Amino acid sequence: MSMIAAFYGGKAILITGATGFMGKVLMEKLFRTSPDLKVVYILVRPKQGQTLQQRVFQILDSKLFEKVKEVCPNVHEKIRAISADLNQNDFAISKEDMKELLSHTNIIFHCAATVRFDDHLRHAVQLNVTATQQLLLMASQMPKLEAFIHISTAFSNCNLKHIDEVVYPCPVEPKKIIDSMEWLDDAIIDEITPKLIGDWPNTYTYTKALGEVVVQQEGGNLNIAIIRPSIMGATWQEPFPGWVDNLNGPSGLIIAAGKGFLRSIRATPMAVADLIPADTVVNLTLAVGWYTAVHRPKSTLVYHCTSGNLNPCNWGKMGLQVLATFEKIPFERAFRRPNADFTTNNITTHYWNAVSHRAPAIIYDFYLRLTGRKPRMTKLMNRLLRTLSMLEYFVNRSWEWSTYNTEMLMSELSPEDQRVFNFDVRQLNWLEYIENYVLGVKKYLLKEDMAGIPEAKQHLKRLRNIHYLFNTALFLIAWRLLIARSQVARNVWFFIVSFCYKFLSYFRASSTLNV
Ligand SMILES: CCCCCCCCCCCCCCCCCCCCCCCCCCCCCC(=O)SCCNC(=O)CCNC(=O)[C@H](O)C(C)(C)COP(=O)(O)OP(=O)(O)OC[C@H]1O[C@@H](n2cnc3c(N)ncnc32)[C@H](O)[C@@H]1OP(=O)(O)O
Ligand SMILES: NC(=O)C1=CN([C@@H]2O[C@H](COP(=O)(O)OP(=O)(O)OC[C@H]3O[C@@H](n4cnc5c(N)ncnc54)[C@H](OP(=O)(O)O)[C@@H]3O)[C@@H](O)[C@H]2O)C=CC1
Repeated sequence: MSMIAAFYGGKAILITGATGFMGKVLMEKLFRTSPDLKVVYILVRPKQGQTLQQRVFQILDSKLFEKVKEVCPNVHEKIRAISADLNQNDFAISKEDMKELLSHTNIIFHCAATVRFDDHLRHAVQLNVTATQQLLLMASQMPKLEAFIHISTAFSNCNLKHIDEVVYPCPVEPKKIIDSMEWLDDAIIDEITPKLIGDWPNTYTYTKALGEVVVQQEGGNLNIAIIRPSIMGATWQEPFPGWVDNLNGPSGLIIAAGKGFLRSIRATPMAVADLIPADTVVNLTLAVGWYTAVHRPKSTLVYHCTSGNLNPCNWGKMGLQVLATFEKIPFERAFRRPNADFTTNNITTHYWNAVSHRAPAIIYDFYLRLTGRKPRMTKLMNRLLRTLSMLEYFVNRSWEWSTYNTEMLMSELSPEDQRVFNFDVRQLNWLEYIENYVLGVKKYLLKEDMAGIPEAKQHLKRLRNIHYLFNTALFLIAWRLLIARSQVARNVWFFIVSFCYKFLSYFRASSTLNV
């Protein structure tokens, strides 16, 4: 019997960010392994015209929860969606709901965050720092609370090269930042943002670092742990391989490459691609929840959930495997044949951006205009280039994360728990994982049917022929223009033609003699 699964039985668990990528995988695993848990409170905001209940039903109706419905048929009764907005005071939770949360909650998993790299500092601070502070305040009023698990990111200290499992201080105290956000206007915040974030690449990583400091400073007597996943990718094994539901991290780029939009990316092929499957993160999170509640470590432990030091893969290997998978499992209606490459300096990046990204987009938009349709490719390409420029920082560097606490925890688990809550990335086969990832992107993000693969392959063949035709025509035109203008080119041309003619004559003569 799994000790961790048994631990969550009968518990009241509060999850923030349950409607996000990690939150869904976390809920799924909790219900599948501990169907006898008491209740899962989720803080949800109404969104895109959907009520809370509609949002919950949409999650439960997805393929991700198919297995859960078998082992826990009354799952919908055990989820208690609480209307909350983490941007508001007291999260805008009603008095009755707050009372219930405070008196019942046993474990908190705080996953909610803004993960946008370009978010305005005020908003990023509100969600990643102030909301964490407020949640800690709530937690301190929960008499039955056993553990508070805060999800951060391995990149919260990406301004360092070697990162230990400790909370690093920030140059400006989080409290001062929170205070200043209250009275500074947006224009001034915009002006001081680069100075405040210093050598962090964006407001996301900076505010996640501030969030950790808040957790450490304001955790009081709570049993707290911090988990730092690196780049969360599709699921590895559970509940099935390849599940993914948003465009963050590599997923958006896999689509862009598979559809033929992405032709080049400024990345260092040998840099470590520190991806970590979402189910691995969730298994570690649940194990940490159990360990923190049962063993009550004296200080706040930080756990790195990374792959680089135990089972490294680099961007070169990853990129090649992604491209190889497109050969077997192409995406439908590609714009061009998938054929991306890495560039390593600014000049080649600008060159390929102009030739391979912008020029085809302009030509295609011209074609759309000619045929009476609305041009859209240039806009899409500009967005892609903006995304690439934001991700560049992370694909041109390698970091070393120590994993002592994570390895210690692994050794504390029973063999059964090591199997059920496996977070040992040494067992991960990258090539297989990446293939399943691409397949998952096709099925769950693009919602494409496997039956469409033969047609997708045909489409790619047509694109290849168009590509060859286009290149040949382009070459002939360029050559014709060159011949018209340059005596040297004319001489070369006559030399080639006479050489071919002589070769053919010789070949014909010798084959006649043979007869
Ligand atoms: C040795 C020899 C070697 C040879 C090798 C040859 C091989 C060739 C290589 C081939 C390449 C093949 C494929 C590539 C696969 C691997 C490439 C790897 C790159 C991976 C990089 C990962 C880096 C991640 C770093 C993570 C660090 C921190 C991790 C975390 O803690 S948190 C999670 C990370 N957060 C994010 O990822 C969020 C990023 N997103 C944003 O910040 C924003 O969305 C934005 C990118 C700034 C865009 O903002 P906008 O306002 O412009 O847009 P909006 O968000 O409103 O969306 C608009 C539309 O765009 C879509 N979209 C959103 N995000 C993405 C995305 N990431 N990619 C693509 N598209 C995206 C969105 O859906 C909207 O679409 P619409 O609804 O249709 O309008
Ligand atoms: N994805 C990754 O690669 C990595 C993620 N992480 C961390 O993991 C955690 C989960 O990330 P992930 O699941 O990918 O993120 P998502 O963007 O998928 O999910 C974010 C969640 O936060 C919720 N949320 C955002 N704003 C509010 C608000 N104002 N009120 C209530 N809820 C809100 C969202 O709700 P809604 O659905 O309503 O928008 C959503 O449920 C984050 O803390 C992130 O920093 C760490 C490393 C890597």
